[in-house]
Amino acid sequence: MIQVVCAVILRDKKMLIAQRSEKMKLPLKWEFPGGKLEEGESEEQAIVREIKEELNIEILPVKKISSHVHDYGDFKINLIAYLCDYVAGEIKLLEHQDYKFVEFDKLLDFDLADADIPIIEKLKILL
Ligand SMILES: Nc1nc2c([nH]c(=O)n2[C@H]2C[C@H](O)[C@@H](COP(=O)(O)OP(=O)(O)OP(=O)(O)O)O2)c(=O)[nH]1
Repeated sequence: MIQVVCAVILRDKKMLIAQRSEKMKLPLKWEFPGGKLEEGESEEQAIVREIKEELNIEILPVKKISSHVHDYGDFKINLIAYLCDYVAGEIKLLEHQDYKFVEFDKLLDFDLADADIPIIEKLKILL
């Protein structure tokens, strides 16, 4: 099972979602950006590293939202989500093909990765 951390990055009450490129797994799906946890890293360290690598920005993890297993059939992930503040930097798309800041009520209008749906359920309670 792959351990994946992802960030729900808040700015002006909107949340950042990013669209996976055609070359990535789950092509063109929207997601909360992040990636695989590496050995020896804390979840917070991994999320800060991944967001710098993928979007060129600094974030601050504020609160763990959820952790749950999702089975895509050919692979299985444990998706760990953190609510994060946007700290600094200008967004550059280094891996994804697009991004948007979206109000909570609009998140489900996007074709999100299946594993991300439970995160939105949890967010509803937190926000
Ligand atoms: N980052 C991220 N991955 C997600 C989400 N939902 C979801 O199902 N996934 C899946 C897609 C990928 O199969 C896996 C994460 O892999 P990744 O490709 O983003 O991670 P990575 O950058 O560390 O991977 P790699 O290309 O270096 O191998 O988890 C999500 O919200 N964020």
